[in-house]
Amino acid sequence: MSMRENLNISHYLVIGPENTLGRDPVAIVDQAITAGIRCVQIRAKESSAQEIITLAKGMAQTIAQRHLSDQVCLLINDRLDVALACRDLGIKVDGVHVGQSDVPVEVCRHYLGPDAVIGFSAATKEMLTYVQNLDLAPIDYLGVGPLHPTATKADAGYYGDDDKIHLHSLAEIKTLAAATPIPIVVGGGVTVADLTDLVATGVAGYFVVSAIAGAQDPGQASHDLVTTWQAASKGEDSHV
Ligand SMILES: Cc1ncc(COP(=O)(O)OP(=O)(O)O)c(N)n1
Ligand SMILES: Cc1ncsc1CCOP(=O)(O)O
Ligand SMILES: [Mg+2]
Repeated sequence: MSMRENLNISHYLVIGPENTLGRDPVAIVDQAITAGIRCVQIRAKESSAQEIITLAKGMAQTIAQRHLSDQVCLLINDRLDVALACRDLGIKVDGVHVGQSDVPVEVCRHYLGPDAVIGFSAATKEMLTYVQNLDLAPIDYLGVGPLHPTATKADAGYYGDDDKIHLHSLAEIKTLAAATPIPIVVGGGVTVADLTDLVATGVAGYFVVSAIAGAQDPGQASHDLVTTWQAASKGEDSHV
């Protein structure tokens, strides 16, 4: 079964060297996947293509050493070229996450092929209208945020039409999840304290940078996120 068919985005870590307080991102990924994180996106905005390839190689090796290559999805943020280079070099990268101003999703699908995982996020206040008019065929999941203001992505929620940061409310996320046929992950300042509310919106998962990469103990932080989400999901099922 391909990673696309087996995709689990419930527990999703976004990580780059700028987020780890000087620690090795590969070591943090190792702790996170051991604790149950099942999707990892390399978002290294200050790194060269070569540096991203080296990170991907280290993370793919760690995932393989843990015998999780069929279960943990490894994605590259923004850089279709780097994802393709990784594949050419024999590094198991499963796909890309792109935004509205990045390489179009149809182009990513064309070059990466039918088995690749492609995530998309849109920078808009009107997510529902945007998604209702979007061709979802090339996309496997939607990244939605920010839920809270976040220093990790200073422009998240800033759309330039006024001076405000626009957050996505839980009510809006719930409406979006009900109206969207593909899974949604929510991020932006997300911590363990948000997970019960997020499960109740019906989204497929959460994504975090700081809550794991900036934690004193990334393994413990990952464990707390994973178990809290799982417990809340069980509670939600028993209400049905
Ligand atoms: C899972 C996930 N969701 C949203 C984003 C944001 O992507 P984008 O809008 O392209 O912004 P940058 O991350 O490139 O700054 C994401 N990376 N991951
Ligand atoms: C990549 C991204 N897209 C929307 S918010 C965000 C960053 C989330 O980082 P953090 O979990 O540290 O707030
Ligand atoms: Mg982007």
